[in-house]
Amino acid sequence: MTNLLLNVENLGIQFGGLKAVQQVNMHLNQGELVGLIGPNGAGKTTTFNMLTGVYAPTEGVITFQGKKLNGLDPYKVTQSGISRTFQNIRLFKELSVLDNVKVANHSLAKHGIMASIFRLPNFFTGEQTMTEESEAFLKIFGLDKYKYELAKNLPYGMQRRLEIARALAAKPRILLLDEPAAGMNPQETHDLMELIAFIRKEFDLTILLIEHDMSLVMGICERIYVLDHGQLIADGTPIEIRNNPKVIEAYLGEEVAENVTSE
Ligand SMILES: Nc1ncnc2c1ncn2[C@@H]1O[C@H](COP(=O)(O)OP(=O)(O)OP(=O)(O)O)[C@@H](O)[C@H]1O
Repeated sequence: MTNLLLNVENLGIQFGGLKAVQQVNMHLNQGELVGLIGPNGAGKTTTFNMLTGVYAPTEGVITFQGKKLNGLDPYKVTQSGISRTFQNIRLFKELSVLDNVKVANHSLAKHGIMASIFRLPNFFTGEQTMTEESEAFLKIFGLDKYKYELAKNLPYGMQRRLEIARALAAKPRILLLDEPAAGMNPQETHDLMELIAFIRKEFDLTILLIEHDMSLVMGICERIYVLDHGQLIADGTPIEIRNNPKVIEAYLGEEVAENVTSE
């Protein structure tokens, strides 16, 4: 039996005269690692923005764990169990690496505002737990040695990792990663692939990944959706996608077509 977690039916959004996304149907089952690919401007980030409450869809229904998600504010979406990273890194640059993760963890704090103001005992135990948890996330991401550095001073690849650590600190069931390997070198990309596979297992996550790096997508995703001009043109396993003529024409290009025919 599949365990449906997120369901998207007939999703669409229009900006003025532009139908940026239309009639998109997709789903995520519990524990899956799924890719979302397509050429520049295909509507991938816009789809993420609808899934996370940044944009309200003009058409369609998003259901998460059986509840309608449309119209929820982004912070409510995060609280309900969907976290994301951004294509352009959005860290608190002037905060330490540790504080970047603690801020995300804080949204789940159990102690109330009165406990914080009056420094009640459960405030201190709450703070302590949060610090320990945040440090544990940093360790997984190989960032513990930078914990007191300002986020802006981290090497670029490490900033990308910190974004994922921060998203994870909100304890999501679904993690949406928007081009996590953008700007990374091949070694960093390879390490990131392993890390994504690891956190998926470790935290029982379901992951939807936008990525232009085909070796990453094909290497770790079980299923892939392909968008072109705002519409889904294919979905399937990496092998099915690599051999799909529509995908080859729209996105993967002649280079891949040649490799596919020569295999
Ligand atoms: N707020 C907005 N207002 C107007 N048009 C928008 C807005 N957001 C996105 N678009 C348009 O929607 C289309 C899809 O953009 P989107 O950023 O989702 O593409 P993408 O597939 O993520 O591309 P890339 O791979 O380059 O990041 C583009 O034509 C873009 O210009």
